[in-house]
Order: sequence, then C-alpha cells, then structure tokens
Amino acid sequence: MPTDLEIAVQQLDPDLPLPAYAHPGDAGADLVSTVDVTLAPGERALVPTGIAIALPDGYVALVHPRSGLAARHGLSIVNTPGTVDAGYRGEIKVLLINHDPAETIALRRGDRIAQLVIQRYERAAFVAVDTLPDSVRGGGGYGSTGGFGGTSRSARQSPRRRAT
Ligand SMILES: O=c1ccn([C@H]2C[C@H](O)[C@@H](COP(=O)(O)OP(=O)(O)OP(=O)(O)O)O2)c(=O)[nH]1
Ligand SMILES: [Mg+2]
Repeated sequence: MPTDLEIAVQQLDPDLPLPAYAHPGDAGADLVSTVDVTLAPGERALVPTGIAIALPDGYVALVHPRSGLAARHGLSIVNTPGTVDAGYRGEIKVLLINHDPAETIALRRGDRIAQLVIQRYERAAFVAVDTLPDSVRGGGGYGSTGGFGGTSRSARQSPRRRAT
C-alpha cells in the first residue's frame, strides 16, 4: 500500500472535521459545509467548507459532486469539477446547484456536500504550429460517431442491461 500524500490543511472552522475518506480506496475525501443553506429549485450558492490547503507542486485538487446527493436530491456543482490550484491558499468553496425541478434542498452546517479528489497534473508548454499531425479521428466530434448506444436504432430499443 503506498503511503498517503501529506497535505497541509488550515482549519478555518476548527469545530468541523478535516476532509475524510469514507472507505479505504476511496478517491474522494468528503468536504463539509460550514453553514446552513437552503436551495430552491434551480438556485445556486457558493458554500464555504472551512478549510484552506497547500498542495505540493504538481498536484491539483478537484471538487466533485457526491453521487448520492445528486441521485436523491438533484444536488450538483455548477463548475464540476472545481479546480483548486496548487498555489491557492484561500478557503475552498463549493458552487452548489439544486437541479430538482420542484423540491427545495436544506443543508445543515457539517453536512458532507462534495468530495475532493487529489491528482497529479502535467504542466504544458503550448507551442504554436502551422499544421497538426494526422490522426484517425481528425476533426470529427460533437456526435460524429452517432447517438445513443451502438450503430443502429434497434440497438437502442433492445438494451442488454437495464438500469435498476
Ligand atoms: O470549486 C472551486 C473552484 C475553485 N476554487 C478556488 C481555488 C482555485 O484555485 C480558485 C480559482 O479557481 P478557477 O481558476 O477555476 O476560477 P477563475 O474564475 O479562473 O478565477 P481566477 O481568475 O482567480 O483564477 O478558486 C474553489 O475554492 N472551489
Ligand atoms: Mg483561473
């Protein structure tokens, strides 16, 4: 088992827990809200988490939604995944949005609202060129390979697996 990467955390709200992984092997460490917040359908709010971090050079922290809250309540993040730069020393905040068409979402201080995924990244040197090397895909995009499923409409009508 590799040793965990140590990340310095400043607790701006010491009564609340540090980011925490719910299980061994989880990629996302849960972040909590420092405030009570109510989101009407379609409403968004920038919610503080009570922590600031110092990432080592070459690392980024990505703020992802929690799938359970998304599935049950339609709660997501406007700018998902949010990017926390290695040089950022301010409080990490989460731009929550209520996608439910009808239900208001009431969150409490201490609720786990998002998860932080720590990743290495590459820093690029962007080099201007006149022509790009050929590729099989070329310029095709935005649906160039078709729509749902495989190659035909009948494939879409007889799915092999159904959502439960
Ligand atoms: O979900 C997020 C996304 C960003 N940030 C913080 C950390 C990040 O380093 C900083 C800037 O984010 P970003 O670069 O995405 O926003 P910007 O609109 O480009 O702001 P800036 O001009 O400050 O770079 O805001 C958060 O706390 N939460
Ligand atoms: Mg930026």
